[in-house]
Amino acid sequence: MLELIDIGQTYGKKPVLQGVSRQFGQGVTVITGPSGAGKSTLLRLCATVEKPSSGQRLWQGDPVKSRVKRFRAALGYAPQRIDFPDDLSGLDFMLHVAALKGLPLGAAKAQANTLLDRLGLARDASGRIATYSGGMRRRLGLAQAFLGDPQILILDEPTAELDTVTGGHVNDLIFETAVRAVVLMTTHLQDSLAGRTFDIFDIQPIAA
Ligand SMILES: Nc1ncnc2c1ncn2[C@@H]1O[C@H](COP(=O)(O)OP(=O)(O)OP(=O)(O)O)[C@@H](O)[C@H]1O
Repeated sequence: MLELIDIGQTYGKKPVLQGVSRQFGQGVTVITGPSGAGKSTLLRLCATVEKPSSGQRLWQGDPVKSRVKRFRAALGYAPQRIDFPDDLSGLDFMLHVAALKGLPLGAAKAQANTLLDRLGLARDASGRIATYSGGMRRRLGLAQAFLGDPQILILDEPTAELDTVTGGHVNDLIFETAVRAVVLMTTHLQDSLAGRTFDIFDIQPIAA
């Protein structure tokens, strides 16, 4: 379980999040709220990419900051945009991320190939990322998040810019993973989740 206690985030003098408290258990929670409410900010704080200005993040009851290495080993995170090393192939990029996560090479190769296949990148796995389309880059950015069977998966707009069929495959993978993981995600395409079971955590902009 991931727990946020009275989380606040301020950029300069601008408060973006204030008093956010919530427990996230196994399964999918979709973070909703109007543009600018702080959804991506909340995901970055949960993914330990940023530190909150105030409040606490707990993972399995322990402060995340005291066990950050352990937390990150259990984490898969796909932000909206990744600056890829364009000279690597998609497969080499996956293996690089897998190595950072501490996966043995054999398991890394097997998982990377399975994920690339499921996200429709198998044929292009050995092609340079420089040659990938925008949609292929998005799918690669998502694929890396699933490496290492994450216990916590954080996805910012995972199906944005994908066609309906590919978006459906991505949602299948997300909900399969959510059977054994805490999944937090944003999406402007909530209709595409019709028929699936998930929680909603709605956040609203702080009144000026
Ligand atoms: N690093 C930063 N420095 C300064 N302001 C920031 C920073 N990151 C986000 N903000 C501001 O925080 C607010 C919340 O941004 P955020 O991207 O989290 O919103 P969001 O709910 O995800 O929006 P959207 O639905 O449009 O993606 C915005 O006003 C944004 O300009």
